[in-house]
Amino acid sequence: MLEIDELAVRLPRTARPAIDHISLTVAANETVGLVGESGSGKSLTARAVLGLLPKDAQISGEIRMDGADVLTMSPAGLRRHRTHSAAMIYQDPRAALSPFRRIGDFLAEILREEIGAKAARSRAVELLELVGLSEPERRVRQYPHELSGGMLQRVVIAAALAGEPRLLLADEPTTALDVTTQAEIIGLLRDLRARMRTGMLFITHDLELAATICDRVYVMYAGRIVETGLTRRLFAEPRHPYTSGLLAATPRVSALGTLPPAIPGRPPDLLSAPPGCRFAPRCPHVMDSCTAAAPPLVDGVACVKAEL
Ligand SMILES: Nc1ncnc2c1ncn2[C@@H]1O[C@H](COP(=O)(O)OP(=O)(O)OP(=O)(O)O)[C@@H](O)[C@H]1O
Repeated sequence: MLEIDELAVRLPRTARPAIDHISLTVAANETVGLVGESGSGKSLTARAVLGLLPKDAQISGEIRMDGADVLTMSPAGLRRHRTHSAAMIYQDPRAALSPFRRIGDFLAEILREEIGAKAARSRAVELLELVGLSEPERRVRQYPHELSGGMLQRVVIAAALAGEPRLLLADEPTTALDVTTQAEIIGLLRDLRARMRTGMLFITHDLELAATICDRVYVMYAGRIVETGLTRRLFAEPRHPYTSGLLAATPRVSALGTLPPAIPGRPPDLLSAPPGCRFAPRCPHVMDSCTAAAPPLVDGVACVKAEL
């Protein structure tokens, strides 16, 4: 359904591409994770799928959604694409909603042009029901400040579902929520996926959270995919030292041990382009050959050590 092929995105005045020749697929009804630390290029990848890259970015490669080329779509085509084929669920629901607009108006606006004001208003009520909000008739008349963070995230999910998209792009959809509400929202996404048969690209820095919902995972580091595979396999036997580091840094995984060892150091910013493997400066297994050339992704992993 979604095919990203050798996508590269370079922002102005930077030393390396923010997205560096990544290839990624999501099949219909599949949930795929995109995992990595802050700044690795995850959100930019999601924005690329929506055709929302900065105007001054240099872009190469291809993004196809059901065969249609996203990077060359017309503005009207992109508007349709963002409602009916790929819709985004943003991280912070309060930032996605205007404090001055009623919930019902926010939802109805998405479909008003296509189906008319009256039908859009009743569809807003149906959508709130679909995402499990109680008393939807009352909710449509409320303003965002009258709802909790978890309820607002349900409204944002309802908005993404308005056009019955084939793919949901969920960018850290639970980061702004407490742990209990986080579990409820993950439960809702799982339930919706089963009922509506929507595919999902689930973006998170939390590998364990990805494991609770994703069939497959791509691990991203400094703009590149460093490892990919079935979630179960990646968890049981991570092959890239970065994946192992991410797992070891997950508090819930190492709950029985002492404090989780964080990966020492920080990812490179866009103004530096370490030669070879971008993880080499932080890697506990670094060898001379690691900085000579970037290891290609072979058999799901981009690491010289994994090939030995
Ligand atoms: N519009 C922009 N202009 C300049 N730099 C940008 C822009 N958007 C993203 N970047 C940079 O591109 C890199 C990748 O950003 P991106 O938001 O995709 O990372 P991320 O993995 O989603 O991180 P986070 O989890 O913090 O959102 C970062 O270094 C970021 O600062």
